[in-house]
Amino acid sequence: MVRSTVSALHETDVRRVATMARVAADGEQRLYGLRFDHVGLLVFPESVDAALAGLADAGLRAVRTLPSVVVRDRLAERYGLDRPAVTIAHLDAGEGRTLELFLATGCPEEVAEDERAAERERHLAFEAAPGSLGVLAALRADGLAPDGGGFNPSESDGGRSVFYFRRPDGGLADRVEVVVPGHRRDELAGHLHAADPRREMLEMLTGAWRTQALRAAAELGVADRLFARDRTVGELAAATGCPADRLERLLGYLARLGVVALQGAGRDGKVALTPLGTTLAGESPLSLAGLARLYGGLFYRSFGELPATVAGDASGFELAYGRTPFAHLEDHPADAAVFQQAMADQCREVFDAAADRLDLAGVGTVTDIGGGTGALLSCVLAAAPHASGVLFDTPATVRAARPRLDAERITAVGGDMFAAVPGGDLLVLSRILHDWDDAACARILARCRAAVRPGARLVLLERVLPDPLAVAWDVHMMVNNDGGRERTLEEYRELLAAAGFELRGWTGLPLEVRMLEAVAVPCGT
Ligand SMILES: C[S@@+](CC[C@H](N)C(=O)[O-])C[C@H]1O[C@@H](n2cnc3c(N)ncnc32)[C@H](O)[C@@H]1O
Repeated sequence: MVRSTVSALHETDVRRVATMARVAADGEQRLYGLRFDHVGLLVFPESVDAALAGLADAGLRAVRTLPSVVVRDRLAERYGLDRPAVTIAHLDAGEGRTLELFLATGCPEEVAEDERAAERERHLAFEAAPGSLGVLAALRADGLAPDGGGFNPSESDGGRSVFYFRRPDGGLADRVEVVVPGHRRDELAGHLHAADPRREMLEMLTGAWRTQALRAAAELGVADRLFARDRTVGELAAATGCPADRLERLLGYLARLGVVALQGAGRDGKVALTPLGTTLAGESPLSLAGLARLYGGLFYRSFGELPATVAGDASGFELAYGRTPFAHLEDHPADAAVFQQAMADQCREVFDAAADRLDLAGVGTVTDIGGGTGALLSCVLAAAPHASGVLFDTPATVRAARPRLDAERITAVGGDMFAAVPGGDLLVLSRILHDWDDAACARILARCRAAVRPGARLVLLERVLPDPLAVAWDVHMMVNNDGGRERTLEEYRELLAAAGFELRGWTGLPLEVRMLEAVAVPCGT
């Protein structure tokens, strides 16, 4: 805890340090699969020693200090200063986390005030493995703007390269730093000149190549083989049945994307999965392998119809396959299996968090409408040992799900949610309403309301506009489901109210999913 007794620091800086020390100790931040390293902040004390002594008294002990290069040069350039004195202090923020303070002394007060207001140097730092710098391109493709960087030879053994990015509306995390051991001259040159719009557009235009490279890594078993252990290119070629030279070229691209780390060349080159890459392995608890196959397969073709979808009124899926997705899945069990796997994969941690945050006291029956494999229902029931569950979905989906359900606790019911749905104390609709237009949603919600008594609860799991992922998924829904769309909270509130449910509140879940909680009100109120 930083107390205002750190008199060697400006009172605003004391507050800023306290806030960022909490962010550092929390350590919850995520950036792809990179390891959270530290939180950085620029402050303007009168003297470094006095500030460090005061911070130590307040519980933030300096573990080490070193001279700054990158921030010093940025300040010099920004304000025309002659090499200002900037010391880096790594403070122990508790829980094994580090708060990295840049202590600038001797700067004019206007500079200090301007920097405190603009927070140009505050950042959350993540460590990348030497072979996984493809993450830089991925961040740029995600819309994060390069914001400088450099090499500090005094950092750890052999120095570290740092790459800064800004993201709009990131709050306290609006600036991120990727740190990597060693001097990465080429990547730094690319990063510092990444403002070239044609280069940036090329990165974006090749997004489809990335999708297919990731799909290939999942579908050919590359990620699965590497999840078990690191291998040479030759071993991986033998295990996957791919010619080594072709596989090596794919691996080169995957290394650029930050999915694998490569050491050496040819058949003897060593390949390892990066933390990001492990999400493509089927056995990883964080696996998105099903999603890689779905977005690179079934939905890849429908996305190819995006121009026609936007210009016309049919969904890309129907243009590509001639049928609605759910009709197609009913007749194509292999596609349905990939689809359901992708749904379950994407939501493992979301479902756990939802079950964790739901108040399940007094709930006897939980009914999951359009519950797919039953993954969410199983999580909810695990958190409510007293409750039983009903999994409701299309007859074919329920047939496929049944063998893996706990038959003692879950009744699986096949049917059509537009005709009738089973009741319960708690109804769950996870990623259902975004598949349909308002009229269809009204019909589904009316069936739900007809199935329950006043006071029963209904929970929606959806992404909500204008959250960043929801904006992308809104286009995805337009392409793949005729009438499918993401909605704002207000739009959900109105849909629910028209059907006799009152939205009571919402909770944020991982991956920008939100859990909206509503209660059935007496009809006619
Ligand atoms: C996007 S998936 C969501 C699955 C699951 N709730 C989840 O969040 O992972 C939509 C689900 O709605 C089901 N579904 C589509 N049309 C249906 C209908 N008319 N009646 C019942 N279920 C339906 C599909 O089979 C699929 O499982």
